[in-house]
Amino acid sequence: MTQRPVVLSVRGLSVRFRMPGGRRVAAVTDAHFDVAAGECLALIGESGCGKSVLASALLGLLPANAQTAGRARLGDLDLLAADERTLARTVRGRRVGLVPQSPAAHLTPVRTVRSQLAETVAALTGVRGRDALSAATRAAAARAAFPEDHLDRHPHELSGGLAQRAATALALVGDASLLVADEPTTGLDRDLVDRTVDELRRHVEAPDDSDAPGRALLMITHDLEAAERVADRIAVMYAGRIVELADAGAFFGVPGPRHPYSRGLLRALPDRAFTPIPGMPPELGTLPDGCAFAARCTRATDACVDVPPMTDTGPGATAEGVSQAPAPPAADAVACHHPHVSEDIRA
Ligand SMILES: Nc1ncnc2c1ncn2[C@@H]1O[C@H](COP(=O)(O)OP(=O)(O)OP(=O)(O)O)[C@@H](O)[C@H]1O
Ligand code: NI
Repeated sequence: MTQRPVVLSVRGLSVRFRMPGGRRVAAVTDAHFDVAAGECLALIGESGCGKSVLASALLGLLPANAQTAGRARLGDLDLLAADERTLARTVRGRRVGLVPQSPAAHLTPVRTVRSQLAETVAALTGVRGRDALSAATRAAAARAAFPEDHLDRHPHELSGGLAQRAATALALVGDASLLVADEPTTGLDRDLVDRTVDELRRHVEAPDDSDAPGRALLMITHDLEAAERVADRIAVMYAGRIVELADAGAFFGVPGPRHPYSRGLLRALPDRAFTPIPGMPPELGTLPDGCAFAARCTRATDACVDVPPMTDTGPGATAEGVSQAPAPPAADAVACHHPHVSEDIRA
């Protein structure tokens, strides 16, 4: 996995919102991760932990009161440093495709899905001529399982699930090297969830005839079943920080997650212990010092007054299961003073 060329490389990404009265919201703090060609990284975590803000930062779609730090390299381009003209002309849709979290809000209300899709196909592909464009538009809809007999509807005439599929179809048109899908399966029933995530997966696996290193998928989701189905790797976010990076097989199977929060997320699933994590995440405007999860964590000790560094848990780690994470970030890492180790598997 890690031998494949890196498509997206994020280092020290932080986002702060300046609020009235000088207050600051620490929406994303010091995120480090890579996504390789052919790979799907699923970003999971409770509502409000900063997932969508991270996605918006990558697309240059943050509001004016946001300040960013760090780097996010896509090939030769730093997405965080790019100016709006570059982002609008060469990045959004072409190099980075977005399936937005609120698709209805991103579709143009006064135009049919067919006309929006056709315009995008004409702008982003070489297809020309009425018949060819019409066929390519239908093919683009079919890729996201958007029904052909609904193409002439306006966004307000679509259910949430159909609007979602229209947005997915639009995001796939440009064959972008990075696809960012923010909750791409909200409002879909299980069968369509599977079809949608499989299509996103096919997109990153499809052969790429350009010189680019390949395609990668960053999928934000609440749906852990969908994450398990398509992700190669999992990133767990809590209170603005990525607290665990893990191979998806190890995360959902054996040895399971390392971070107590990640374990809590899995234990909350109906087909597992169905036991929610007690308490609530902290407000990102008033984060506690130290580990933000400590107040909810059964393993917390005095050590947790210090923010735990992201620490390598991969095959190269030491006998204790940990060693300081090198740069570039380890593929498997956890930010916890008391992570679960392999012996805790049945705990
Ligand atoms: N424009 C803004 N100004 C101030 N705070 C903001 C702004 N946009 C987002 N936030 C805050 O940033 C935090 C992270 O929000 P974000 O939308 O990224 O969460 P999320 O993990 O995507 O949640 P969900 O799963 O519900 O979509 C939230 O506390 C939110 O209130
Ligand atoms: Ni979100």
